[in-house]
Amino acid sequence: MTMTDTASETKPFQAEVAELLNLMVHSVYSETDIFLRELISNASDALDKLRYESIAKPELMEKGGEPKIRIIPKKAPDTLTIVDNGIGMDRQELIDNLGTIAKSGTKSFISKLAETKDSAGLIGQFGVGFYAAFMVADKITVTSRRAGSDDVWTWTSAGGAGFEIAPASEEAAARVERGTEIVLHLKPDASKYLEDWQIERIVTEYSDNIQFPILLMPEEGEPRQINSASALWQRSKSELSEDDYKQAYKQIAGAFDDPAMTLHYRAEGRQSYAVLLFAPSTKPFDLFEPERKGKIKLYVRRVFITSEAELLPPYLRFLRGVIDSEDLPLNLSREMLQKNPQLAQIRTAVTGKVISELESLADKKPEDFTKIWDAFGPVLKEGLYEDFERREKLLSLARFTTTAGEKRSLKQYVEAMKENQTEIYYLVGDSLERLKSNPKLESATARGIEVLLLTDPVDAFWTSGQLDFGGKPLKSLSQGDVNFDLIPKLEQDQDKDNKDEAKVDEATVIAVIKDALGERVSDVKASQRLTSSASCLVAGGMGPDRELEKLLARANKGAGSKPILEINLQHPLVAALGDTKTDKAEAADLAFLLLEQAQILDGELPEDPAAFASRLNRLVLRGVVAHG
Ligand SMILES: Nc1ncnc2c1ncn2[C@@H]1O[C@H](COP(=O)(O)OP(=O)(O)OP(=O)(O)O)[C@@H](O)[C@H]1O
Repeated sequence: MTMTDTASETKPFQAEVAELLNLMVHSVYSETDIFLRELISNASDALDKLRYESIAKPELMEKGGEPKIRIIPKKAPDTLTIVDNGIGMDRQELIDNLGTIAKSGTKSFISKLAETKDSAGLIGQFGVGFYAAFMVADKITVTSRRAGSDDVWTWTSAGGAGFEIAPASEEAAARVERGTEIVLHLKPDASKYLEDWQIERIVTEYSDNIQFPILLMPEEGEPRQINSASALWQRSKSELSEDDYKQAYKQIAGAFDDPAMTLHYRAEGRQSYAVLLFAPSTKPFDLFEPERKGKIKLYVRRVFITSEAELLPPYLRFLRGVIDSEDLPLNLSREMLQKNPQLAQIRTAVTGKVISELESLADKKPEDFTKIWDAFGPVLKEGLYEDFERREKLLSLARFTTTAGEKRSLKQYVEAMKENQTEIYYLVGDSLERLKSNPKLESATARGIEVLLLTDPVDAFWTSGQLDFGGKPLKSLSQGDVNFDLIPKLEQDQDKDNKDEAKVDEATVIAVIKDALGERVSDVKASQRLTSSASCLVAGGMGPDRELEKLLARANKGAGSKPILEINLQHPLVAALGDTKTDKAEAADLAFLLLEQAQILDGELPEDPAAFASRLNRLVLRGVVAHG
């Protein structure tokens, strides 16, 4: 051992941890109970890890007894001790694991925590885990021995700025044969956690499904097991109540909400495995982390193997739960997981089952399905371009805000289609308000044609494939030509039409605009989309949609192909362009105005805002003078 390996040292917490502890200590959380759940959950993870590592190294199990978790309350001094004989931590692991938070998104989480009232909910989503203990303790001593090691280390902290790490005393080292002992020196107002019944209450509520025995070691009387320690997913559905499932969800997922969907079944046949999956009813904070990793836990014959097996495709990453296989080898290395053909088969089968469960939920319990769609719709939509095979099914699950209402399915859309309407129309944009006022909707609205209004970032991507639903192609109102000739306008709009009819020479107007705008647009066309606005911009028929173009251009990934300017021949501004009395300079100003207006309506800035302003001023002044 080197000097640093034996000396005791004081180390600072990572800045985020210090900030988090400060919040924990000084805020009044109503849900302090969760500290025990977090510590038991860590102990259970440590026992899982030991069980997994001991498959390859059985000697790790030699010292330290059968896997279990003990809870030891002691009055005078007020300490609550949680002990596990799991994998344990060496010196470096104590420093790394209990001094930092490795998770991404920590900073933003902490600032959210500082603002919100529902801190317990957030803590659950983020899993501040171990640090939750500082809600009830003013000092914590952790003594740990990594399984199979001779070294035992003690980590001590009173919160604040840092912690101390030192070799364990002889007495402590003798006590901890394997695993971790956590001694909480309780704050005066937390002494209720020394009552046996309180401990039992919390364990029953939060940790009953922990697979290892949890023993309460009362100051008086015999130790007793206070959880049922069964793998719930192995039990039959008929034995289990809704509450059992809710509790299992909270414990497995470390969640506070109730599940919006529960899927529990056993597959038999070529392979047998048990599946217990839950869809949360609220969105976790890290749903859109770039890793897009799932968290389903893989067990093999009740032994936890990993939560990194990616047992579901990324677009189902919001599901939580367990898959427990009877057939996979126990010594399946984590590296082999991606290549294992049996696992691939499980993946496909379970994915199919999840989708059909979502379908039946949408059918039988639409309110529950809506909760899932509201929270995870944007994630499920990723499947529309990633899972070709299930695209049609996912499309029928999708719910949309449209010009006709909210939560509309494509089935409803198709049923409400106008006579002679052959396509499903949509418009992609940043916000609903802006989409609703987008001129590209005008002609469709005048005909009572429903349009999907798509505002999730993912919408620009999945719509870029050639999609159809029930044989009806999806068509962007911001791309290519639209033809509404066969669909009559609603009555009130027909009147307007006749009144405003202006006689304009299409070819002349288009030539004037093309001449003025030159390379700025790829083409100028008479529009079928507009009724009251003067102009709009659309993408060509072949390339990507305008919105995708914009996204790609922002990420510097697209060539940013030139848009087509569509003009409304019935608009007076356009008519003015065809008027022989309009001089060339004025016509150029008007042509630019048509382009720049359309850009602004799409949420963009004109290329040269200063030139735009002076052009506009010139036109206004001319109008004022002419009328003055
Ligand atoms: N009893 C324990 N035995 C072994 N390692 C532990 C124990 N408690 C904590 N650890 C280690 O400390 C790490 C940090 O624990 P913490 O509870 O803060 O977060 P976590 O468990 O990783 O995350 P989450 O709480 O979201 O599950 C754990 O990942 C684990 O490696």
